[in-house]
Amino acid sequence: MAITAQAAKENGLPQTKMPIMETRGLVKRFGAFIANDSLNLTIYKGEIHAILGENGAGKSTLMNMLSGLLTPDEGDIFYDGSQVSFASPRAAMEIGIGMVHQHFMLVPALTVAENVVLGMKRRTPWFRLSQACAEIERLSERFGLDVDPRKRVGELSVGQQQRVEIMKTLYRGADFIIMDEPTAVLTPPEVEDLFRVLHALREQGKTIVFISHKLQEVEALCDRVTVLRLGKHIASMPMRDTNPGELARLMVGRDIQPPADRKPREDGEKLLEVANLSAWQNGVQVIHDANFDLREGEILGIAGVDGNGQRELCEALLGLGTKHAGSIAVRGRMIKQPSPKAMMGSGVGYIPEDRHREGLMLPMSIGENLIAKQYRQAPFSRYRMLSRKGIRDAASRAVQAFDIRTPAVDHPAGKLSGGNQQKVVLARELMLRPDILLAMQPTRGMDVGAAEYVHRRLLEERERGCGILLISTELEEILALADRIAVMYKGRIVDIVDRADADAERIGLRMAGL
Ligand SMILES: Nc1ncnc2c1ncn2[C@@H]1O[C@H](COP(=O)(O)OP(=O)(O)OP(=O)(O)O)[C@@H](O)[C@H]1O
Repeated sequence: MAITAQAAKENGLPQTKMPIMETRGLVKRFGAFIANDSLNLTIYKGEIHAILGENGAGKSTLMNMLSGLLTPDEGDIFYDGSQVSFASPRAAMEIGIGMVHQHFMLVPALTVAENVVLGMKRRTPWFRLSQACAEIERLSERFGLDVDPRKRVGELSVGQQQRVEIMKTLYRGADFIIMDEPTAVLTPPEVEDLFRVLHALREQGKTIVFISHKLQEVEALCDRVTVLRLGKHIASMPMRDTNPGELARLMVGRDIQPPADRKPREDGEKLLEVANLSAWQNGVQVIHDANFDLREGEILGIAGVDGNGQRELCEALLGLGTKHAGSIAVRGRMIKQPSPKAMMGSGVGYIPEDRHREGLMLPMSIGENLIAKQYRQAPFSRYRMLSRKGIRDAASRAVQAFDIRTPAVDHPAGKLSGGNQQKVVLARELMLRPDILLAMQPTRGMDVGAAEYVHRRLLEERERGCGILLISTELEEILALADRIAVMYKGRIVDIVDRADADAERIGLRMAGL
């Protein structure tokens, strides 16, 4: 097919904007389930194009087809004027299409240059790593990536590792780079750095596809936006013609409400008391003398830039692989040897940050994951045998209550979309009706509708009397939900304020260590 400037004209774009990627009637099915339904999409050369949609809307499926990870069941893909089909990601890369995944694919023990060249085929016999280093330095300079080819990847921050992933695509000659929720793992300054890099890439003619749930970021960064819903194409438009509110409506088919005003907290019983808690990991002190308590019916928000000890605090509370000093008491009872089992036995639920690594057993079904913490009890076990019916019924109820988008209730958790996996973790923890809930980044990777739902559920748990430690790097989320706000900086709790006395500026300054 000859791609002309006609499409650009029809879309009100300057004719210099030529389509680089077009899909026609693209379909992807998983069994009877249609994940992408006849998608017609145009992406123009040199633009940053956002793909938005609810969890499970089909964004990753589409991108996996464009980058050669999945083969379409029907429809055509045109790239730079020619019809293409890819047998593998390498085939897509050979014509200039690269993808930066959310979960990095780097080997920490190797250097940046070694990681960049790893897996590339047909290296000439006279290839030297020093040539790769020189080329990486040249690309780094050109696009402002600031990566040192000789550094070991294990020594790099998350933001730097992501830039190594971008480098991998550039080194292989990518002109079209797909980024799957790239900001989900970044701190605010790292997001700014990434945006600078993406602007530099765009200025030099590269095309970026940006998948995100953060509508403010999409507004700040992207030129055009496409919305998918239930596998279908809903709209594509220039960002300047729309706004985050309209995009949220297009994504979920209704208005998004901010959390309702709630009753002020009454001073309930102290559920959790943490005194002089310090923790060490690999001989390094990661928590310094933390003191706080959590009461019945209270949400204590822990604000902070990612990587300031929030994960380590949770791990210390759960006795996960850390040496600690100080005391932890639940309902006045000292926990001498904290462990996940001891804490669970004391009514503590835990929503981990990384559900791939800690949260779920990916090959097992939704139901099996849901009952993982109570499989010995009725109705999930009878006469020491698992009850398939009990497990299936629990899964059906959770799928309905938590709006888990899945083709079937016995679907493996690993095949759910990222946001829906998070809903399974949340359902599992809330089914246990915990007295205390440690919630780490509970809405990370969730669409605006699902995040609204989680916020409502957390507030309902608070009403029930549950004490919630809400750890989030999203200050807006903390300000919307917390009764009191603690700020963590470099492993210390540097401030605790009542929500009524908290303002975003003060907390922002404390988060920056000021
Ligand atoms: N390999 C697979 N087998 C079966 N079903 C799948 C598979 N991959 C995806 N799906 C289903 O296809 C649908 C679309 O998933 P996809 O990952 O594309 O959604 P998404 O829009 O990227 O969601 P999220 O924002 O949560 O990442 C989901 O319902 C998912 O369960």
